[in-house]
Amino acid sequence: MSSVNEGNSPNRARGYKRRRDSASPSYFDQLNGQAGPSTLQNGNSKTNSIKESDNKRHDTEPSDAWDSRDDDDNYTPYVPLSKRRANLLSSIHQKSTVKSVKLKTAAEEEAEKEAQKKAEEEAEEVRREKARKERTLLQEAQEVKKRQAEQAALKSERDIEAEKEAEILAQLERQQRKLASDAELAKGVQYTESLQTTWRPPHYIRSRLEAENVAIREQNHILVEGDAIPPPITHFADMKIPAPILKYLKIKGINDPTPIQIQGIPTAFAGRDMIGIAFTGSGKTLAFTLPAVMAALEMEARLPFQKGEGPVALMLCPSRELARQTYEGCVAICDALKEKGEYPEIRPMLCMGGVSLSEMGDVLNKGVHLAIATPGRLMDLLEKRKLNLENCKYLCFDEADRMIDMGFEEDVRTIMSFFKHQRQTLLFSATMPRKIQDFAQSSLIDPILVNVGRAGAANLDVIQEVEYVKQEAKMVYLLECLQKTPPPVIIFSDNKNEVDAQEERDYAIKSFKSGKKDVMVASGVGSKGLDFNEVQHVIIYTMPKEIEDYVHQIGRTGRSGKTGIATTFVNSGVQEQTLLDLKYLLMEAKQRVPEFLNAIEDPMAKYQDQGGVGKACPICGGLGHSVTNCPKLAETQRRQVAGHSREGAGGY
Ligand SMILES: Nc1ncnc2c1ncn2[C@@H]1O[C@H](COP(=O)(O)OP(=O)(O)OP(=O)(O)O)[C@@H](O)[C@H]1O
Repeated sequence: MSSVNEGNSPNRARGYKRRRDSASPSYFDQLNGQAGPSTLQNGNSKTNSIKESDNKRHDTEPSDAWDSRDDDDNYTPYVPLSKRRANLLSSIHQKSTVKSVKLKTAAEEEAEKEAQKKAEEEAEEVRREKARKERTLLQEAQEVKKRQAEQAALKSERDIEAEKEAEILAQLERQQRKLASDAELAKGVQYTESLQTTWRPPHYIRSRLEAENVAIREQNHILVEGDAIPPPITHFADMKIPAPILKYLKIKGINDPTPIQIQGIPTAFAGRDMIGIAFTGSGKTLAFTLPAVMAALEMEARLPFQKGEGPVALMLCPSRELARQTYEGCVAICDALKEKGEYPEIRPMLCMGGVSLSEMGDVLNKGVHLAIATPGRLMDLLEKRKLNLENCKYLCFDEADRMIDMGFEEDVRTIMSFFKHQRQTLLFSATMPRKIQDFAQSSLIDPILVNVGRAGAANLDVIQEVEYVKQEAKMVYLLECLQKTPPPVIIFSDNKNEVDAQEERDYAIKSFKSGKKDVMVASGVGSKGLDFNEVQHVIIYTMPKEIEDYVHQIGRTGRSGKTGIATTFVNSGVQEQTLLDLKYLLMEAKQRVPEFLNAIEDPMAKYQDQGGVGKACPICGGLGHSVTNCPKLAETQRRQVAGHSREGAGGY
């Protein structure tokens, strides 16, 4: 191409013609012939035609007439001498090369072919390697993309789940109103400070450094939340409890306070609102009955109670059996107190269905200090003005989650409306889920949360054994199971035909408590909070749907620091959801997880490392599901729809 341009330059063209005139024709013709194909890229034919016209022009026209005939057809490009020489040399060299190639031996040719083949193969390999690398990179990129897409999907799935949970919780929040009387709510009465009491910890405990208090709590696995938390006290003698009560505790084998008592009793003595959570059989009852007795004692010492007055303290229980048991505990303490006549008489009263007014009459005539009640009967007495809460300043909910659970709230609020003054409110349970804690906290005044172990966790003193037993084999296996330990044994079954009728319950419980009977068959409903003497073995014949119920049922053994066994029968009739809750509960308590439970896959496990599951359900405390598929919530809603919200609460 460059030589065509050179040829288009008039001066060069002119110079070329002049040189041609003077140069040897044979030599230049030769040069020109070589230069054509290598410089004009239009091909040989064009090169040839240029050569022909060039010759013609050279013969017929004067050298100075070139300008007027400078058309493309006749134009011959100029090739510089140096190039023409080089072209000539190259041509000569090519010819000699051809000669030498011809001289090569067949062997050499073979070797050359071989080398060429090898080179081609190597090139092919390089090409393949490159392709492989490119493919791998491509695949990698695709995998990364896929992973990202999966994560994004997972995230959005989790977000959707979280949104659903938030919506359900918000809805529940809207349904719940504060634990305050309607009058207080209507007047907007809000107490801002805790009740003041005269109780103070001994000086040497008050002068402890806060770091020492923290260390004591840590040693006893006590978690606390709240402001100005009273110090933990590790000896009953340091709690300023009257000597007759200390003596009584010793006789009962109660020498040192349990963790919930170490922190709970000083908190209650100090007049603070409180939520107490500790595992089954850990002594929660004493943590709230002792302060109730002390509050009554203080009031009575100031001004003795008369007919129609009282109670100072009200303890609400979700079942008759539990109310009776709590009442008996209070009676024992009060009896111990009055024994030597050093302290005034403190009178407890049991208010529940099945106890007649005439039975209560004696206490009512003298003035009541402590009322231990089920909500239904208490409302009845309050409405009939047989009892009033004008002087009541201590309110405790035992198994509080059950009491505040949806459906029971209205009764509680009705009872609250009979209070005339601020009171100290305490809530206790082994299984109080987060939702109830939050609700309660919002209703209490500057509350303190005392937590020993996770709410809803099983008592670690219970050895939990879970067996797969087909429905038809249950009875035979039950008889075998009864041989596992000496009595007493409790068998839990939810089937109403398998347990004693309601009217026989009192008798059954009394006979079992007194040791007259070795085995008691109970429904899950009445189990909460009941304290029987050293039950060796709990057999759960029918696995309850709600894991909270399971925790309470196995909790009838392994109490007060003793070890017990719980054997649970499960089979394909048990919902997978419940089995998952059970699996996680066993894992948490470091119990053996049977293979069939291990094999159950958790659809929520993918969220586990992201904090989705592993957290307890805020409605029931179960570890194997979220709010969106909480069996307790489903059951509560079913009951609400059916209008049977009170069903199953033995106390109503
Ligand atoms: N400090 C103590 N030392 C030894 N035994 C105790 C102590 N306090 C209470 N107990 C006994 O422990 C048993 C269980 O106590 P309690 O019934 O109060 O447990 P709980 O925590 O209320 O259990 P649940 O959650 O099942 O209702 C009772 O027999 C009680 O007398």
